[in-house]
This record gives sequence, structure tokens and C-alpha cells, in this order.
Amino acid sequence: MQTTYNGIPVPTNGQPIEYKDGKYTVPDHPIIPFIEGDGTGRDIWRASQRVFDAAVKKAYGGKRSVQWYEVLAGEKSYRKTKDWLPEDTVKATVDFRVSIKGPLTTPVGGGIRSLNVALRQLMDLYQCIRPVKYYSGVPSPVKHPEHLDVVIFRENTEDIYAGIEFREGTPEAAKFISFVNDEMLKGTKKKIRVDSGVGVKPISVTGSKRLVRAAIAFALKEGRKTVTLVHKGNIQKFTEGAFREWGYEVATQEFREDTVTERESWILGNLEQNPGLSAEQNAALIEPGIEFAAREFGESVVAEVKHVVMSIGGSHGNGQWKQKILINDRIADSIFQQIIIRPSDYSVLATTNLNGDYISDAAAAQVGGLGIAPGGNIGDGYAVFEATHGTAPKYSDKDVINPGSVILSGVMLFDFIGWKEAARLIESSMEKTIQQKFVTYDFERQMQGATKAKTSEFATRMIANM
Ligand SMILES: NC(=O)C1=CN([C@@H]2O[C@H](COP(=O)(O)OP(=O)(O)OC[C@H]3O[C@@H](n4cnc5c(N)ncnc54)[C@H](OP(=O)(O)O)[C@@H]3O)[C@@H](O)[C@H]2O)C=CC1
Ligand SMILES: O=C(O)CCC(=O)C(=O)O
Ligand SMILES: [Mg+2]
Repeated sequence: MQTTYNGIPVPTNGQPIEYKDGKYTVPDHPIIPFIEGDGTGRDIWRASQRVFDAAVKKAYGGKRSVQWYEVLAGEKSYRKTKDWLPEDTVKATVDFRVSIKGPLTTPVGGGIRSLNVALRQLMDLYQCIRPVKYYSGVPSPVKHPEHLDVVIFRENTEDIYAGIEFREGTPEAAKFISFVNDEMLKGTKKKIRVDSGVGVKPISVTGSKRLVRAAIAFALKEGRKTVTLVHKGNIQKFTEGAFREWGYEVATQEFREDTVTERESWILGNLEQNPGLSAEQNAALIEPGIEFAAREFGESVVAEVKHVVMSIGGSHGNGQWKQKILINDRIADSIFQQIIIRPSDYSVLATTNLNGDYISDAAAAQVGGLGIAPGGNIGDGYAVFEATHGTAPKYSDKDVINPGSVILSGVMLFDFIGWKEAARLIESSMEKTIQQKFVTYDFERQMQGATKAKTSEFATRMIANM
């Protein structure tokens, strides 16, 4: 452990959080690094830190405190060190294990690659966890926002987010295209146009399985009833489709006692309704139109029915499957309408990286928008909490932005380190402040009779409401 990172001294009145054998040990005065963030990050962080400190003081008197430790990244870092993401910053987030960050700007089309993504990859923070739930009083574009309560588990290290791309017109793109066209697609009618930019979408067994494993373990621990694998596997068969397949493998091989897949539930349910059903009849019920399909397909479905009845009929049959976690899957485009039309059917969504990015902003909109959309990037032994939103640059330094997402990311952090009392205080004071209709511009513009609060004023009212 260093005494300074980026030349900034480590607080001397705190201790680092430790991690051993899968368990964190949290001292009463942990040193927690923070990255302020670009754009609106500055206003948001200032407000959030005041709320965090007030909640900890109120919850624990002086017995506990957070020793915040600033580490540099983004524009502030570049100004001071000429480095966008200094090695010391990554070291500090690794050494102190649990940290929180504001949003960092990523230019579109060129310039630096995402620092946010770089940090996730460098620290192998493979789960991006984004809970989406309704706080009463929040304005929403849907009739029953309270019906949505999902936790998104987004794979956080691969997919198109891996950043393996070649710009159109470069020798690298030309080499890549000619290799694919001349070697990989030789003899087929498929060709990449020579004036293309190209990107690579790696989806691995390792990345997919560990993410789905974490999502199911979370559902088990939290008593959530469904885990939905979200993918575009009908089109991208060997990446998104494979993610789905590997997800089901994790469920049925590693969590067999505790899970039932949707198809298994149909098979067992059919049999319960009609115990005399043959495997062929059951297959026809779960695959309508099977009689018109190829013979091999029909046989494979009959074999599937027999296998399910034989392997889990005893442990999951006779309605026992209803007590298990249901593992299903939905194609990515369909899940966007499903969470609006049937929000209560979904509880945990396990997604590939890009799909998870899209669905988390869309789901947030349903319960009030990006102003209160928190998140955490979690690895084995490391966690970096951050909001779902970006730097919202047009509001920078105007003291108007909603600090709610970073404040709720702090709630996730406090829950993560076991400081539940502080977490609940913050959550309930936020809810109370919103119910008082004392809200930032994003909520005020959608509410009747609300007072438009500045970022700093919202934090001050939250503290008063604790
Ligand atoms: N993890 C990270 O650090 C992330 C960084 N980014 C980066 O942020 C930059 C800006 O991205 P952009 O596409 O504009 O997306 P943003 O999420 O920054 O903002 C888009 C819009 O969402 C609303 N919004 C966002 N945050 C808040 C908030 N706290 N309170 C109220 N409303 C909010 C605003 O809507 P309105 O205009 O209607 O008021 C805003 O204009 C990009 O460089 C991007 O790469 C993006 C996402 C994540
Ligand atoms: O890193 C970025 O700039 C954008 C990332 C993003 O949108 C996300 O992770 O949700
Ligand atoms: Mg995003």
C-alpha cells in the first residue's frame, strides 16, 4: 500500500477495507476512494458526499465515518497529470477495494476510449449491477411504475464493449477485411464491403457463465423468483445465442436444486395436469406445430421431455418446481416492450454488455429517469459504484442536476459494506424529499406544484429529512 497516489496523501485516520476468502472486513473508519467525475460529476459529488457523511453520522454517532480519498481520472486528471487514467488511480481502487465514481466523458467517434470501461476491464469488474425500482412520489411516464422492480446484471468486460475496432480506410481494417473475405468467407456469398469500419464482438464461456452465476446467486440470496437471460441469439447465434445456452448450463448444472427452466416448468406442469400424457404428446404441447417440423427436431423434443421427467421429475415434479427460481430467456428487442407491458413478470435480468447498457437506461426511464439510476461494478474482491448516467455536460457546474443516482449508488455501497442503517436513512430521506415535491429540474418539469431545487438544495433538504 502506498502513502500517496497521484501525489495525494492517503488519509491517516482511516484503514483500508480488507478482502480474504470471499469476505470483506470493513473497519469503522474505512478509506474509500472517489473519482469526482467530469461535467455534472462535480456538482453531484459535492452534494452526495454531504448526504453520505450526514447519514453515517446520524446512524452511528462518531463510531463510524468514511475517510473519503480523492483519486484522479478524466479531465481533472488530465489537467493535473497529463494522464486520463493514471496507473496510481487504478492501484488505489485496487488497494482500497471499494470505491465510488462520478461519470467520465467519452468522446464519440474518435479520441480516447472510455475510461469507465477501461477501469471495469483493468479491475475485472465483471458484473455491472443496476437495480431499477420505484420510489413513491417520483414522476413516471407509465401508469404503474411501482410494478417494475428489476435488478439488471450486465456482463461488464466483453462484447462489442471490448473496444476491438478498426477504422474504415486504415491498413488494419483493410487487412482484417481481406482476411475475413478471402479466408473465412471463401466460397460463400457473404462479403464485408471494403469501405467498412469493423468491430469484434467476443462473448466467452468464462465471461457469460460467471455473470449468470452471480445473477442466480443474487436471486437465491434475495429471494427473487425469476432470472431472465436477455440476448439477441436468433440473429447473433454464436455470441448472444451462446450466452443464452451457457446461462442455461449454469442454471441446470450448478444450481440444479434451486432452479427450473421455463421449458422444464412447461413439461412438468403439463404432466401434472394430465399424468397420462405421453412424451410425444407433451412435446407437441411445448412445441406447437412440431408435426410439421423436421423429424430430427421432433425426436429431439421428445428426448428432451423424457430427459426432464427422468432427471428432475422426482426433485421438481408434483408442483415442487413452483418453489424454484424460474430461469427463462427473452430476445433483447422483446424485453424492451415486456418490461413496459408486463413489468411484474421480471425480477433479475442477466444480459450481455451492450444489451445491458441499453436496457438499463430504458428501464430507468420507467421509474423516473436517469436522475435516480444507481449502479455498481463488481468483481471478485473489488467494487466500484457509479451511476447509470453520464456527464450530462450541458448542465455542468450549474448546480441543477439530480444527484440521486450517485446518492443511490452510495446506498448500494453502504449495503455492500454492511452499513445498512446508513443506507436506509439515505433511501428514506430521499423518498421523503421527493414526496415533499422538493426536487431537481428533471422531476419538477413532470410534477404538478413541485418546487425546483438546486442540486445542493436537494442534498441539504435530504439531510434535514434524515
Ligand atoms: N459511466 C459513465 O461514466 C458514463 C459516461 N457516459 C458519458 O457521458 C457523456 C454524456 O453522455 P449522454 O449521452 O449525454 O448521456 P447522459 O447520461 O450524460 O445524459 C443524457 C440525458 O439524461 C438526463 N440525465 C442524465 N443524468 C441526469 C441526472 N443526474 N439528473 C437528471 N437528468 C439526467 C439528461 O436529460 P435532459 O436533457 O432531458 O435533462 C441528460 O441530458 C458521454 O461522453 C458518455 O460517453 C455515459 C454513460 C455512462
Ligand atoms: O463509458 C461511457 O462513456 C459510456 C458507458 C455507458 O453508457 C454505460 O456503461 O452505461
Ligand atoms: Mg449507458
